[in-house]
Amino acid sequence: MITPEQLSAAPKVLLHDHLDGGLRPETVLELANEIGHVLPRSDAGELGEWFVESADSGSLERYLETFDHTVAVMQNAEAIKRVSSECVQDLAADGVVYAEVRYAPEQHLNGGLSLEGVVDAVREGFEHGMATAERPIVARQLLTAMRHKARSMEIAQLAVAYRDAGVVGFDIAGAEAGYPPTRHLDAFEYLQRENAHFTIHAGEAFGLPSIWQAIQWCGADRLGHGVRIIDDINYDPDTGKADLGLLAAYVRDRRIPLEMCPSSNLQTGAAESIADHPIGLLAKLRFRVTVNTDNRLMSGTSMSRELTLLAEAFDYGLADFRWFAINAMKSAFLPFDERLAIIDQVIKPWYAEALAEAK
Ligand SMILES: O=c1[nH]cnc2c1ncn2[C@H]1C[C@H](O)[C@@H](CO)O1
Ligand SMILES: [Zn+2]
Repeated sequence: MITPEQLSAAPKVLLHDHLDGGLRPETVLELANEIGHVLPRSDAGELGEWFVESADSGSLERYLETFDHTVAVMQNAEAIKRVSSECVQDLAADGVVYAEVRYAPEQHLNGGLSLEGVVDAVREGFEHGMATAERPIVARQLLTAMRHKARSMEIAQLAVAYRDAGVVGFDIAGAEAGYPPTRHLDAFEYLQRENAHFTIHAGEAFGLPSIWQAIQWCGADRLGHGVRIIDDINYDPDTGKADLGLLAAYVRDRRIPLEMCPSSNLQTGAAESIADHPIGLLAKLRFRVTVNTDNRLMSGTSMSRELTLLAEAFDYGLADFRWFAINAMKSAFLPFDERLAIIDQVIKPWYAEALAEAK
């Protein structure tokens, strides 16, 4: 069994992490005090617990209500820079070597910032975080549009405008039921014409139709969660035989990356337990599975913790963690040569040494 120290040292790749879902509880408290925002708890430890307990609701809609507080304290450039810098430092301290962190610029305009002002503040924060982190890390932005709102085209244009300035892609998030991805088809078609990359939260709180739309109508490069693809697979544990429906086969054949977030899925009711989480079967069937945190504050988690939970449930070891890290790096929206450099110069050498030592 891999030790916690080894797991923390192992190079990890994170593709699905929300900036407004990963604040330190102390930072939420301090920023709230500065602007007079009232929080449900006044002690950092208790506030951290409050976020996890409140997000533990069994419904995506109620889970999302906890973001009211984090978004409220991220309405000026200084606060956004601080949160962004701390995010990168925390990920690096956990051994993450490459991260794509997402947030919705349209949710940070209440203090008078423009959309560009928000992206610039995150960029400055990320650059500060990368320069001061205790271990080397590359961090990039994904710009999210909220699926129940109507600003996706504007946010897609923003992502394209900032493509050489730290933004590597686009996403839609928010409540899934009732807000299909095709509502934002114009934004996705625009991004395709611009040769830009995007992922879509799909197959989390809603099933196969959402995944099908995200891929076959919208052209998503990756799926945020995508856990419900399991509904298109007939698996017999006695014989080990799996029958894949046409959509599941397409996702696997085309190597469409699944950004899986185990703890988050337990909280929103998308999975019953880690042992029952579809990631076990999907990894066994060699889908392009990646492991992610989603919201570190709301799930009280980290990349190391997610991997530890999976190791306990599925008996994963170093070779599996290597596979997850390489899968994720191959699926990143970073240019190919930069992805390859991290795989060849950071991930493979570390695992080669660790696996040799483990023999
Ligand atoms: O897991 C999620 N599913 C759908 N939407 C989510 C999830 N986690 C966070 N969000 C929303 C809430 C945030 O305010 C927004 C942008 O990061 O994205
Ligand atoms: Zn998410």
